[in-house]
Amino acid sequence: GGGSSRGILPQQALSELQRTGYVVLPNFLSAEEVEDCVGDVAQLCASGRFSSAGVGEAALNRVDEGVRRCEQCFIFPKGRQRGAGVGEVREQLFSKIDALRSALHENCGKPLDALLTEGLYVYYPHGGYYKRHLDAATGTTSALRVWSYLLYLNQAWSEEDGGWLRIFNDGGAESAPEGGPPSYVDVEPRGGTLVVFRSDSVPHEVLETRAERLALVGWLCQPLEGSSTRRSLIAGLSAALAVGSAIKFGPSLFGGQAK
Ligand SMILES: O=C(O)CCC(=O)C(=O)O
Ligand SMILES: [Fe+2]
Repeated sequence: GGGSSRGILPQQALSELQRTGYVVLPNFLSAEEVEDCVGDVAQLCASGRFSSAGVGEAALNRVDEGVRRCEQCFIFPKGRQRGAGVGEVREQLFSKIDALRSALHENCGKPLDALLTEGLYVYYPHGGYYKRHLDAATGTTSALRVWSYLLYLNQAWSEEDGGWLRIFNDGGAESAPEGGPPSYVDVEPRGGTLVVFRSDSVPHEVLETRAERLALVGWLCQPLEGSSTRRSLIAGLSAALAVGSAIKFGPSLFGGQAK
């Protein structure tokens, strides 16, 4: 292996990721690279490519103000925003994310499928937040997510702005374990900071922000082939087909009174 992935993550970061399930890397992007991304975001926004973000399955796109308040613009699959924003900047991002994927693929066990990489720009207005959650939910396509990555794009950030990413290490999942002491680390969403964590086991939250807050959020996914998700999706699909055929052919079972 090696190639483009060489040096994208220091060895120490890879070991930390293996040991704790998450890692924080300040200055993963230079100030100039952050500025370029902000320019891409501004243009995508001006072209009307941002929309209100929901929670849960993308297809449902439920906007639940009790859980999350932000706007989003998907940049994967790669051609998705072709013709809008600053193409070269996004190409640079794609190659960095691809190198990150290769490094994790080679060093951290699970194979990752380049075609299933997800990523979106998310914009939180003043007062935005995202309550505690896990990124991978069993029985849904999100279960394919192995690693979550966050890349912050806020050029100036200070203590008063809030908006921390809170990473819980309390042993809980979607909710905190009862009775245990709180245990977490807070990460400032400073421009250029990269955060990577296990999608299925690292609960996290975005604390209310008192400034506009910008990030690239995404997931590196395992191949569908052979995963338990593939089996559950196929099971769900055949159940849906069975219901569909019962509706279509059902009347004939009761004497052929087709409507
Ligand atoms: O904006 C962030 O820092 C985290 C966003 C997040 O957790 C998500 O979109 O799943
Ligand atoms: Fe998340």
